[in-house]
Amino acid sequence: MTGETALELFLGTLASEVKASVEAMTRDRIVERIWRKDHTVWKPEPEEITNRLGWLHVAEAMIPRLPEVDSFVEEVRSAGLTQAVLLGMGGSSLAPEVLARIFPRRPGFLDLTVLDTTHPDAIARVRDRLDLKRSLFIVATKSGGTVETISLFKYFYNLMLDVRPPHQVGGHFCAITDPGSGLEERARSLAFRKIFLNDPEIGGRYSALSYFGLVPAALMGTDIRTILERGRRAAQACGVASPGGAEPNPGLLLGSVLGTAARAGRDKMTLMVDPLLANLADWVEQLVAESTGKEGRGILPVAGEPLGPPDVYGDDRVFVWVGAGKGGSWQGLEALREAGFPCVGITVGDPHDVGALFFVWEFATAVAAHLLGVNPFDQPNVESAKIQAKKMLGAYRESGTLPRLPATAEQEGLQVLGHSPAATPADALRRFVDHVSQGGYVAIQAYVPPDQETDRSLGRLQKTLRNRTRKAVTVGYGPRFLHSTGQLHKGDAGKGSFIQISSDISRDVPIPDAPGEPASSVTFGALIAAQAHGDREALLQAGRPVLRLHVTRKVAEALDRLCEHLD
Ligand SMILES: O=P(O)(O)OC[C@H]1O[C@H](O)[C@H](O)[C@@H](O)[C@@H]1O
Repeated sequence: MTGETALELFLGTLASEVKASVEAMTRDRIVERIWRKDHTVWKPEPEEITNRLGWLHVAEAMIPRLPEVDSFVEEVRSAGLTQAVLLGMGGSSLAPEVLARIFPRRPGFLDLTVLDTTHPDAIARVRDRLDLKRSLFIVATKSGGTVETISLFKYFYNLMLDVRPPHQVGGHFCAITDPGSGLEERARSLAFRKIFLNDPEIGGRYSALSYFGLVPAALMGTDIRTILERGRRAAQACGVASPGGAEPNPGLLLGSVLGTAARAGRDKMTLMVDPLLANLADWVEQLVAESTGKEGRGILPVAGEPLGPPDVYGDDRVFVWVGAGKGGSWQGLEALREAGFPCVGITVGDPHDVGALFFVWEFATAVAAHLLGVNPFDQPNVESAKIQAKKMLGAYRESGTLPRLPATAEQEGLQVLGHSPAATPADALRRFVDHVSQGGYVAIQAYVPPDQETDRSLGRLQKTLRNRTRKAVTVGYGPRFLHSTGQLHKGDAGKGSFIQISSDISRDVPIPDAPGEPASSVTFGALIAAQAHGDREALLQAGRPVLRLHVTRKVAEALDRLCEHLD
């Protein structure tokens, strides 16, 4: 079973509504119209729709380009480069990260690190691990102007100047970007080893099967031909107009369930992914949240929440399990099914079918967006946080300071910043989450260095809050989530309550004003602080409640202590 995506549906009370949605879409020839690139499937105007549908044919279109990717990989290997660092955010980094975690590096190929944070401690950690003379930096940005990506590029470019003469530095860089972007121009003038120009009609979160996903994977020796082929077959399956029968259309069915469930108030898509498919949930989260979370609507993907008994869930949930291979796919979900929760199981043959899953989820998201009446290809609310952060950085450049909220309660390395009547952080958190109303959710936004220990402690906090509130609780690292769930946080119906967690910086890192120039007027520490403040402002302006916590010691330890107080 390769390239085939099998769906099992247990819809409970949603069954008749899903059936009605599918019938309406069959009558309105939605599948055919998506393939014809008919923008009226989503909106009366074509802007940011007709020029965003290149992903429909990308699996096919990339096949003749694979020799170009192969020869680049060979060239890099012969140059003796052994480590690759991908600098990118959101749609430009999540698919490579999923592929890097699913497929181990093949001997003789490059070791890939994905850097999608501005936390100075995390950047310093990656820098300390690198043998710069053997490193390749992949600057991946569709727009060519994303502040995190460009700042990281400038930083590593200048580091390379310490170990290589200027005319050799470009040989340690490659770019993946749209034709005509600022990055293309810069990459040419700095003589990058290679510039991959992507199809500009593919948006970031739909770019997994384009150069953005494939080039970094190929550098690790991953079999990208098989992945693409599985994607191509999934695209064929999603071309079938009728949803049922001998050849069901998996994208149409999945999208029908998600869109219909959200319309019926079950807008928390709780996602469980087979460990064989690693962190695929992070990619799905960006795709679904950024595509549907706008105009007061949206589907909240809930990833990483440990499965609990039925009584910890409200009636706003739908569950999706994604598995590879046989066995175990419904473990733990039976109780939920019996309790009447709608559940969808998606099974593929083996991990290379991640290529098929990329396509099926993209198609399903486009279908769900049709049912919700939103444009799945724009991100109208992402800009608000960027504007606020820019404003703060502008002020910082002039005054040398950023706004800092006063600490109003403190215990065991954790502070509450800003007004709060609570005596301790645990108390403040309890008061905050106990106010979340029916149908609401809690989003933990952690502007801290990502690592396994912190993942574990954030997961513990997520579970503790979910069990206490019976509400959906999500976790995202900042600023990465700003390019993912950040759209939905500000664009949905205002259902979220936000817990921002920042941490002290042990060693700050300068951002050069320009590549090759020693001058630096801003550090990564100032950037991440401005991003957190900026998003807080944007959330408050959109009427969302925000609680701000700050860790002054080891993040995992402080969060563990907090959980003990909450238990
Ligand atoms: O690839 P880039 O242009 O750098 O964009 C990176 C990301 O940033 C933006 O904020 C968008 O919200 C994302 O959809 C996008 O994937």
